[in-house]
Amino acid sequence: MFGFMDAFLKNDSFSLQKDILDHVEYTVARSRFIFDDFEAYQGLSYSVRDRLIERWHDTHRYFKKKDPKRLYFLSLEFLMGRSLSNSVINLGIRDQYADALNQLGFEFEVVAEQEGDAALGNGGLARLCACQMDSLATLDYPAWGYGLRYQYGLFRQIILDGFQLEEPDYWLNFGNPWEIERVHVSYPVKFYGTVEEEGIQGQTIKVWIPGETVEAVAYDNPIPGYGTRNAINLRLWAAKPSDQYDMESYNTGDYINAIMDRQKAETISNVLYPDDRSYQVALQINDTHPSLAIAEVMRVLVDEEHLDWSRAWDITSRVFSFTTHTVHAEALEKIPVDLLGNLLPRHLQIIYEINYKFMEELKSMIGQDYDRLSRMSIVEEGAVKSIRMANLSIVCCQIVNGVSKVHLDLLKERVFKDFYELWPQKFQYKTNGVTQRRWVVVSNPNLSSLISKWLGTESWIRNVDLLAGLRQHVSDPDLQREWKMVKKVNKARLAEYIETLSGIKVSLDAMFDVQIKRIHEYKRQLLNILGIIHRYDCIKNMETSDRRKVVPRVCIIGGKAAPGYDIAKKIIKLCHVVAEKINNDADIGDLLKLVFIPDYNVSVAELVIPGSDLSQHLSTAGHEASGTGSMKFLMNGCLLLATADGAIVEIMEEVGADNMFLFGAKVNEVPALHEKGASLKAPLQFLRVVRMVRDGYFGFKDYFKSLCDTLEDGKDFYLLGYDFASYLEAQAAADRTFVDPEKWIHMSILSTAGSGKFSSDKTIEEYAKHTWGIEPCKCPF
Ligand SMILES: CCc1ccc([C@H](C)CC(=O)N[C@@H]2O[C@H](CO)[C@@H](O)[C@H](O)[C@H]2O)cc1
Repeated sequence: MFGFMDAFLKNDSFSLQKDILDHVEYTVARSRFIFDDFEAYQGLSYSVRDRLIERWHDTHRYFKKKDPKRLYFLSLEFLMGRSLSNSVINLGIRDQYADALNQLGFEFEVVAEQEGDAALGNGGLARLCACQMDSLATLDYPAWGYGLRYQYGLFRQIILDGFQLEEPDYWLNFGNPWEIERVHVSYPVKFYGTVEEEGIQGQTIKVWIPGETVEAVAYDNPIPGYGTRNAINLRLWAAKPSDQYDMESYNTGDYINAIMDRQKAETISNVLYPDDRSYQVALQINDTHPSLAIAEVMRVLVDEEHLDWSRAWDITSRVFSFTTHTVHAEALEKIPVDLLGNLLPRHLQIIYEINYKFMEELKSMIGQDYDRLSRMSIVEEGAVKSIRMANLSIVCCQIVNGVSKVHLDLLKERVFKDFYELWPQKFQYKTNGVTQRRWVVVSNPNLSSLISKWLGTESWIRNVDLLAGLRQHVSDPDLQREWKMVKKVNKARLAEYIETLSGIKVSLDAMFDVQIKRIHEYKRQLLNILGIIHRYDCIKNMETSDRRKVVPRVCIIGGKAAPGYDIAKKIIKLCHVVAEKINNDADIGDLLKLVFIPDYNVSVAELVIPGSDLSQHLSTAGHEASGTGSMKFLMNGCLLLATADGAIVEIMEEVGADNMFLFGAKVNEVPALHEKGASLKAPLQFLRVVRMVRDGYFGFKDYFKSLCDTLEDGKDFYLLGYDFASYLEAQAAADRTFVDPEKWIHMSILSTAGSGKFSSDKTIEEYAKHTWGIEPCKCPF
């Protein structure tokens, strides 16, 4: 059966050449005899798309046949990045395509550079679910990703005179070969209006008369697994103006028909609970952002399926589970009831009903403890009456998980303490992971083939535990030499990128020290910059003779600041003025360089991470729920300088603290340090570098005042002063180790060897087993 299907699309170089040229001619509509790199990219992408569609069809035909329990993963953000290289590698035909392109006079890498990032997300949370989709596909799980097809991606970061400016990301301007518009898969989505009570067949039902309707149209993005025929679906919804609902019919109460029209909507519920069989779907909400889905499922079951409330609630509270990605209570979403009541009046009613029943149940369990009752209420009274989406998610979902062991402890002890004490069985942790396909095989092919060579197999790409096999070769001089060479080649590529970007020539013998992530006070890019100022100041005050002992550094910082986040923007500016001073100081030369990489995104990460020697993860302990950047660096043999926060604590267990550079206050020490407040005295070195900034040593004296004020004793909430001394010690330890290449390479190889646990394959297997109860459903070849 499937053998026959395969026959259609051949993957030999000649067939690929023909397919590419056919698409250039017929899809891109450019002459097959003359086309440029971008048109080659389009032709190539459409030919890859054909192969994705074939696998997509076969997979979904097989899922239909086998009818396994399915996962619907709801997220408002998917940071997919580029698709071309990842797709041809997961399809196992990269070399054939590279050869086909060569035959046509094109370079695969050059053509692949034509693709823009699909940046439909902010940071960690968004990229995590992209990695998880890759693992769900590769591990053959019957899963769908659901999200929104935003018109614009995350803003482009333009740096002007060291200041961050934002520009729209017109990611769709040049078309998107990786999506399939499903014009026939569309649903009217209702907003505003009123809720009427109607008696029908002796039942009073609520009828929502919307004020406005938008048509949601599906765009399907095939997600190919690696080394399997399975290709799953990421369905992104776009909003289109709709004339579906002629208010006329509503006003005349002709809603029966309207409901009938809505038949399509019922299919959603049809898959939810096929009569008495166990629940056939699991719904995962990625943080609180999609949590309105809880009220929507209740609305469909009660208002459209006419189930009684308790039956509907029984279903809803069994199919949903919730992952939280933050430790900051202030980041927990709250929606003002005025806004929700106006926009989605029926959903607000349902949430009130859920809360009423929950409060009744809670009173029966904890009695009249009004403080606790009001803390746990889904409805927050007060100045702005609002709905606590995290409380709604916890009350409804059968499982609530943090994204690292430390994160769960913080949820239990602080963020969701009341709920944990009520429902301890609901709370779990699922340590994050990243996909080794994109973060090693795609972005670091040299290291990928070196690992396969020394493990004697490529199957680590699907079975990441095999990476541990590198440990037995760690002292082999050949491996060490080849490992060093791979890093050198990647550093050269990064150095070239830096020179193209900034005109700065950096020495490959220097330690490439990298901190790339969203700019945020708790991630302490400022500590990194103050450490660099200290290093600069020390070199300046050194005897020339002593300068020979300085370990040369190229410090690389990258990341976007939320447009309205002023302090974060000042940190970006400070980085630029410090770089200006250092990079143009003849006394310093190659001993120290500071480079800010603009417009940091997935593709930039794929270039920077393989070329990094050291990566920094400086969050104040107890503030980073997990962190996933650290895992990507670890897999690429880059050493970590970090606080024992989030997933770093588990990385220490896997790789060994002596293969990392750790510093700073521990998670359980921070609350007491906060108590101490102003009595906490910062060390002199710290006061000195802050003074330099405050006094205008780098200029912009007034502009940086508020930034310096955040570091004053008693106001230094993120403990930069308290951690500064141990931070400098960790940096000095890194210097000492870097001048001992044997030791460094040893730690680098052991980092990769111990990174298997942090593959998103592991994370997904845990969720599948303990949260979703789904089994692999592998489409036969
Ligand atoms: C409503 C605004 C908003 C948007 C996104 C978020 C995300 C939850 C922030 C985020 O990306 N959190 C990060 O999630 C990663 C994946 O689990 C973790 O590794 C990071 O520690 C966490 O900061 C919070 C608030």
